[in-house]
Amino acid sequence: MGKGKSKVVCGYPLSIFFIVVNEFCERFSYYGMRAVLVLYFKYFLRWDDDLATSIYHTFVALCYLTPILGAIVADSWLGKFKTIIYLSIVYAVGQVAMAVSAIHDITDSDRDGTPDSMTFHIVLSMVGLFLIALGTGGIKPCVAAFGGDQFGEHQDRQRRTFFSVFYLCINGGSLLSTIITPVLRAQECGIYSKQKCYSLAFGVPAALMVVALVVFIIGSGMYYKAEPQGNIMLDVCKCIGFAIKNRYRHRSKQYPKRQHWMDWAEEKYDKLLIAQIKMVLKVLFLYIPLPMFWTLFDQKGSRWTLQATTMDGNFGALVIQPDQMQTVNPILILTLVPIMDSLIYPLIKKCGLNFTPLKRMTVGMLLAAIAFVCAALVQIQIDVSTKQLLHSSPYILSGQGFIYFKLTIKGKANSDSTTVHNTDKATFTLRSGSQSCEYSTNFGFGSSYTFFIHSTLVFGSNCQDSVTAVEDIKPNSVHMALQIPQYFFITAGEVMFSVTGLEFSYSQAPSNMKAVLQAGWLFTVAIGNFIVLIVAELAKIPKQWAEYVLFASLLVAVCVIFSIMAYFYTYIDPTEIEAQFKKKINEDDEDDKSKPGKAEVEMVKRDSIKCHDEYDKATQTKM
Ligand SMILES: CC(C)C[C@H](NC(=O)CN)C(=O)O
Repeated sequence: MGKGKSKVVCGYPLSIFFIVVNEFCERFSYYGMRAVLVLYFKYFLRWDDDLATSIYHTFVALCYLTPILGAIVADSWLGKFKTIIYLSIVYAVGQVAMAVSAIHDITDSDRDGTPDSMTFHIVLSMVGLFLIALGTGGIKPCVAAFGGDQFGEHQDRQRRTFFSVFYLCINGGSLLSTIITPVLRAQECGIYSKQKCYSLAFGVPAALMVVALVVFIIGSGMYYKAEPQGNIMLDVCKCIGFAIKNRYRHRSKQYPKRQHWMDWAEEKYDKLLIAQIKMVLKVLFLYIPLPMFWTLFDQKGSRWTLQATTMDGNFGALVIQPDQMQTVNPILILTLVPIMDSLIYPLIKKCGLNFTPLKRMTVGMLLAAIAFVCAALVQIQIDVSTKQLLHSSPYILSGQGFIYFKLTIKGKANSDSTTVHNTDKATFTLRSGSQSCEYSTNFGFGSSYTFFIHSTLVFGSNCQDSVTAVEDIKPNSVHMALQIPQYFFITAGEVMFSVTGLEFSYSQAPSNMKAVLQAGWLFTVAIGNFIVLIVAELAKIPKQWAEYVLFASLLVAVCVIFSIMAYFYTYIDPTEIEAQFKKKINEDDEDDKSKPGKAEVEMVKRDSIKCHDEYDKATQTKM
């Protein structure tokens, strides 16, 4: 049985249907908007690459810092349900602000197609992004934990499946939106003049966020809504502070040692709270090495995409753009999660191996390191095969009766006048006054040519013989398909690390701190992103393949540390521990009533021994 008033369908509370649909729409909204954001900065707000990149990363980092805020509000004040509703409204307003900020006609009073007051668009979009970061980050730890709350104590298996399905929905939403919003952006729209339609590319995610909110509200009557339990974060901080102070005060040898430094808070704080803090601290300690995984993982969107720009994206009928390679990740997630859940994990279990969550996460880290070794191998191949500048054509041929122009064939989404975006035959028209002629040639992906037009050119229908094409940079010969192995390994790593970590964070958290631990988990993503910025700034390794190897080595080192920490971790059942504590506290209350006047110091000592026994009993299983 689930915990809410929800019907049970195939062993699952019906209420979780609304939660997973909500997550699907929300992730569609988030990833759809994010997919076109850098291009919006660059081509609509007219920012340079550096500014666009920094603001983009600051926004992403903010999205993973705000979960802490959302978790505090949910756990200590509003509860998860209300927090999700209120912050979803903030989120939807932010998305609408983004869509409005991208309507060029609003300030285009001279109707020339460009906004007249860029300040208006910049301010509105920054406000929009701030609200989105607050909304998406704020609800993130609440939605997963709220979903987990819907399951009863004996529904561990169903809850695990829920977290897998939840992850599938994240990636289903992300896959669809990263395909759709770039297409919407490429459309032309406008009232007075037609421009690239960023407003539509932001408008559809805004609409999906409204749908997410409506779906969540429809399920309202079915949810189990755990009550918030006071300002838990403040209590936690005060309790830890008191334990440290009390320990310091009693540092002399005449005072007997206590089993755990948190036990020094026993004089003032509830034993249940102390036990809960111990549980959280144990998990948070284990989180310390985790950001390194995200450091590698999030380079899909940066380094790997840049690597793809130097590769051949011609898949026959389909020419793949470098940024489109990122869709391989959600595609593989949608394939791998069911395979892992229904085939690989049961098979490992059948072989008698206990593949615990922490072991899965360790393997996930190793797979991510392997992905970076693959990326390094691909990079070496690219370096060997390409980009020898054959010669500098203008230098060699200048002053010999030619005029020339240079042409670069890129794999990018936007063009200047001398950039061609595919590998098809291109035709140029050469004009002089009313005379013209045509020249056609084939191009390779990523190549660069200089065209020399003979001064003896005679205009006619064809000027093929009067133009000489010189290849300055060879076409990219290493195919983008070679990136698939690295995507495969990083995604397999993600399934083992991230899907497992999400469930682990929920299952090991005390009932009143579930959202806090989800936020702690997401905080590791934010730190991972900061590490990318720091390493990229500091290391400045000239060879890209060497940087990949450095990151792989760092992750392997961190992975060894993590596996040692994980070996000493004992799994707990927070519900059982809490129940035992509550029972014991009730018994003690009864005891106190019947034996008044008992020395308080003795009581504290005895209670402490009992509590330790119960805590120890409940923490048996190792890594
Ligand atoms: C980084 C997030 C914790 C995980 C997740 N992303 C993906 O699943 C991408 N494959 C998300 O919640 O967006």
